Amino acid sequence: MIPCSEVFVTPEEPNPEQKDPSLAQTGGGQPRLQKRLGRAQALGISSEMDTLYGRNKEEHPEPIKAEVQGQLPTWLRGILLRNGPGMHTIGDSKYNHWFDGLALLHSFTFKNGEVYYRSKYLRSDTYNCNIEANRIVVSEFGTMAYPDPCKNIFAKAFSYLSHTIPEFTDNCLINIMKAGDDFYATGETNFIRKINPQTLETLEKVDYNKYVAVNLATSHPHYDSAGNVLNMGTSIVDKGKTKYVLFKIPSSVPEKEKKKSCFKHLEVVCSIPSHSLLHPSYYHSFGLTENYIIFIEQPFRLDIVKMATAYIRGVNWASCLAYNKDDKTWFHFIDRKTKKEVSTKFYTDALVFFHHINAYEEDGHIIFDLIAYTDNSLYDMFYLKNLDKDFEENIKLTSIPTCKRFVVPLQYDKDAEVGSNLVRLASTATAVKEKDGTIYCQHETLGEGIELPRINYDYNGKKYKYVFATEVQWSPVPTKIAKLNTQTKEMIHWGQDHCWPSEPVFVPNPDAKEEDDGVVLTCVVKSDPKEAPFLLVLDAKTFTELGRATVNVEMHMDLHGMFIPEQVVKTETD
Ligand SMILES: CC1=C(/C=C/C(C)=C/C=C/C(C)=C/C=O)C(C)(C)CCC1
Ligand SMILES: [Fe+2]
Repeated sequence: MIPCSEVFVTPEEPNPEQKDPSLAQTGGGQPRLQKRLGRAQALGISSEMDTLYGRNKEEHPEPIKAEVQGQLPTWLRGILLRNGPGMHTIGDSKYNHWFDGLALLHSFTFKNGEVYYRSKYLRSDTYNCNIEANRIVVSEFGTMAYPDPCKNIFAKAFSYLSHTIPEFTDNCLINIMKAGDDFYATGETNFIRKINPQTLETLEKVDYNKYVAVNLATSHPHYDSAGNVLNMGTSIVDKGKTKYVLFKIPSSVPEKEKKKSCFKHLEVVCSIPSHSLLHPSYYHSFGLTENYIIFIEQPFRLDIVKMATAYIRGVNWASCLAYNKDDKTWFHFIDRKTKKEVSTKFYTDALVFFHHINAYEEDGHIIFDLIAYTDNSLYDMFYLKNLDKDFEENIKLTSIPTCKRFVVPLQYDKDAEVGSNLVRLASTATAVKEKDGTIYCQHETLGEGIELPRINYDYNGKKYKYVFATEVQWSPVPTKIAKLNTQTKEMIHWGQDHCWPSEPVFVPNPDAKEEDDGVVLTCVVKSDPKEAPFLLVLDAKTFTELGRATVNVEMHMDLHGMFIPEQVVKTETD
């Protein structure tokens, strides 16, 4: 992390006011921080132009009892913990992109039919430095903060260059991860932040890079049946190589080493060399079946030279990502037992994707489902300047999120003719043998207009039927949530006027017999901020409402989260 005193902020499109040295601030203890935070929030909240996306949200660290309507299942006990950007304006400076906002954690605690809400900003080093300086001083995805020119910009720029990849933010705003008995806020850099899931307090910062040579890591880890974390990260130009590294964080450590963190026992499972040293693929998630790890190398890539020179060129990280629609998308399958990659080369046409849904094996094939796009317009759409008051009418996706199923034959007749389809399952997805021995795969479409997919995680890596997701049509507004049956392609929905639901989280009934025996939880914010948001509980089978818990606060639109059952974490509300 860059020391607070060494950087000052400039947004992507410099605002002359921000160059005013009189705005520079120094020092300040906790009360001062609070005062500044209040000011920043007030600034954000009073801004008329800001939509639900860009407005700063207040934190509510003390539990607030929600007003429950309907009947929540008595077995629903635990904490729904979620993460997402909550503050986009600090002092007079404003982030450019929605994904830049300071991480605001929030939780719904379910206990004896009652629901309590809390929210708290992640006290990352990024948050503390920004609030201390009363301006954005740490670079994020869409906003670059420069080293202070008065403090020897060239020495700093040189050190960025000599390290190839500069220090990244620890504003972990995307997801929540469980490792061992602990919970972490996650982003996509090498930093994660331990948090207290009950109080939402911020605890230690963990640098993955101390335990495994990665500069980036996904915010969507997987968990195996023993509760170990499996995650992937990118190691950039390390010892002359760029590779994708798969690693495992054990769920427990030997008794005599109990004081040590589970990260000290992190193991590298295997690594996959990048097709290109200076252009590794960007990825947001990866897939898992019972025997294989699935990594998709998409032609949406990071440009390392651009990243290494971003500070001196004054551009943001987002501008160091590029999509090449004429390139191939390569599929990699790693055998979880032998840790070796399947040698056959499988590929499909260029695509951009963020979320794997699920994957499984059937009759010698690997089947995997993704939400994919035909371009990278999704990231561009979330620039806050695009999300002004008329964005619902004006901003249209140029590519609709499509649920694509690929069926990849791992075992096939090696004497099959060139040009023949090797898929032996009932699917319109194909895998055609090419002259050079590579196999060209084409997908089957399962559905359209859905993002932020979730499944019953007990079915992760197994044959499954149901996807729960938010529905988006042609604008970046989640209007409904949906349940897609991957076998029949039927979809059922929940939606109400002016309601913007979040990623739906499936919670299984403890006595579940079927995949969809349980509930779906979604945070619903209202497009009219004067109307109170609520946590909605739906019967996962029928999508009928069981109940809702309304909280009279201005809730932020979030990204991802997890439900922690009461057996795992005590549901203290006092
Ligand atoms: C800061 C930072 C990055 C941030 C990426 C983010 C914040 C991505 C968010 C993605 C989401 C929310 C996708 C949802 O589907 C990069 C590009 C890895 C490059 C290095 C520095
Ligand atoms: Fe995600």
